[in-house]
Amino acid sequence: MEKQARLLSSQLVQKQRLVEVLLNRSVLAWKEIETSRKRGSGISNISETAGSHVVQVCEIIAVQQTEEDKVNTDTRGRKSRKKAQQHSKLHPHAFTVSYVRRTRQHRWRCCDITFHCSSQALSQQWIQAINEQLSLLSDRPKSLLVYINPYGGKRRGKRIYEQKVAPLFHRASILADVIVTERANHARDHLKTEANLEKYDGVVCVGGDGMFSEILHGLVTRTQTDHGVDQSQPDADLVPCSLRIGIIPAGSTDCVCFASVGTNDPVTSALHIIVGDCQPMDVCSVHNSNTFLRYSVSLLGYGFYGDVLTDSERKRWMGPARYDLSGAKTFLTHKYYEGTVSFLPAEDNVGNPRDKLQCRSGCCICQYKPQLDEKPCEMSKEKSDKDGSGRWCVIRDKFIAINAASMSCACPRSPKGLSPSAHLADGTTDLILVRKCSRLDFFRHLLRHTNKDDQFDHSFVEVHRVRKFRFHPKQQEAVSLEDLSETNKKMAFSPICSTPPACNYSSTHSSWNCDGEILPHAAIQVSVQCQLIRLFARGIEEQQQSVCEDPYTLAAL
Ligand SMILES: Nc1ncnc2c1ncn2[C@@H]1O[C@H](COP(=O)(O)OP(=O)(O)OP(=O)(O)O)[C@@H](O)[C@H]1O
Ligand SMILES: CCCCCCCCCCCCC/C=C/[C@@H](O)[C@H](CO)NC(=O)CCCCC
Ligand SMILES: [Ca+2]
Repeated sequence: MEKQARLLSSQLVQKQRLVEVLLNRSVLAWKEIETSRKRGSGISNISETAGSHVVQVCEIIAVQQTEEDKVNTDTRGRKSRKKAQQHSKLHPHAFTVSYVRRTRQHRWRCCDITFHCSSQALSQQWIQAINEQLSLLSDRPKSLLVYINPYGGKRRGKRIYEQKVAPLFHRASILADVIVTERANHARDHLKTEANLEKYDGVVCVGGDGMFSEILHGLVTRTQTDHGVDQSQPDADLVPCSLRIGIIPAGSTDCVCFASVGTNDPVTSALHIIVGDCQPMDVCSVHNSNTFLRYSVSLLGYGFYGDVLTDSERKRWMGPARYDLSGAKTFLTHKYYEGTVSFLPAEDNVGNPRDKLQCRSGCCICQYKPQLDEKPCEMSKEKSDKDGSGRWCVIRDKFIAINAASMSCACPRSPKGLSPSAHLADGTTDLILVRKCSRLDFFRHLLRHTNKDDQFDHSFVEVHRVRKFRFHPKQQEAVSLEDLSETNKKMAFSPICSTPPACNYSSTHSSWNCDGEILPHAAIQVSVQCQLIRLFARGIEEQQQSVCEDPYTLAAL
């Protein structure tokens, strides 16, 4: 630990116990004085550590004078209340520090601790010293523009914001202008043209992935317009957005939040916004020839996930359960689609989708930025195409699913995601090709989205880490696996769909599921724009190591 000058240290009272409290530039630490005396009498240093606490200054939410009536109700029970009253006579002034406490599964909570002081002057000195340190944290937002989708997920967005988020923003002295959307694309259009963005340090969306996508489109388009960049050109150099985006999860999948924070919990997300976290993120631009279609940050899925989405849009009234029903229905129909996938592989030094280097807070793969003169690796001759570049790979086949995961796509339904080792900000997307296979094999593959087994370890699945890709569907009549008698015989799991008429189709084309929105074109070209946006997040934190040494002593040294 780097040695820091002590800014303030005093003996104060906390819950009837005398504690030594110290503040330096990086931590606020306190330790029971009685406990340290017991130590000399032979009590193990585990209780010594148990009585010793450290909070990083960057994880303090706020400090404030404790209201007088709360000073005397700091404890429960008659005995302790009596003792507390004695203490509060001697220490009638108090201040309360609110800080981040980590709980299970990457959740954060806001915790309060009250210190009692012998004089008003001492209490004020502490409040001022802590506030001075907080004011040096320049990454923290002071003013936010908040959009709430009142109809996302289980329609709880407004309540979640009012009950769980607004009180925390208020405590952290963050000013928030709130817009409750009145129609789809309200937030996107407002950001594109109307919003006075100079007033704000960030934009917050309360909703699901669809709502996040609106904010993404509004902000990216506005940034390009302000800088005179034409986003309809597939090779345009897009300008990164300066405002960070916060996501308060209130949707059905909340995959962007889950994959960048590790949980879909509104309080955790609010705290990441307050402490001013910053997580850069890749954005895929999707074009059809020179027509801009959409941006994507999580899943671009053709075939299975496109069909699930198309079916589920008709069942929006069901809320999050629509995906389960449409997922089961699409699985039973078991369609495949013919087409050509071309892709530009990424260099070897960004890892590969089958390694175990998962993207975590401070990820080293995402730190790496390719140099301008660095070219993606050469592919084998027989795989390379004939378009002159020699680096594009071309695969023409029948696919049940084509999925491009620009991040892991972890979500409550799939805790490790569609590509567990995909990275948030490495400038690549993991292209997963699921070729025509039996229904049983596809079931096995899908099942692995929900457990720890390797979903790429199947002969009919291949995965590539790519910087760009294209897809062209084959133009022909509809094909159902059940229509092909030869395939039918080979199928090991046909009883689930034993009625052939249910398996006839009128279309050879699926649709692209672009972060939960349906794309109108099957033929697309996709290019990953490295770190085009930034979130109020820090990536998924590794589980914390237990500290063996006394943290107070470490801070005081
Ligand atoms: N006021 C509104 N009325 C109707 N639709 C809206 C409104 N505001 C936003 N929308 C649209 O609602 C759609 C779904 O919203 P959202 O993403 O918040 O929830 P979800 O679809 O349940 O969750 P997920 O996208 O995580 O599956 C979005 O595409 C968004 O454009
Ligand atoms: C037989 C057991 C089968 C179990 C299969 C479960 C697999 C679940 C994988 C979920 C992957 C979600 C990827 C994220 C996509 C989001 O951009 C998008 C917008 O929210 N969500 C969906 O399209 C919603 C897609 C929901 C699909 C079910
Ligand atoms: Ca990526």
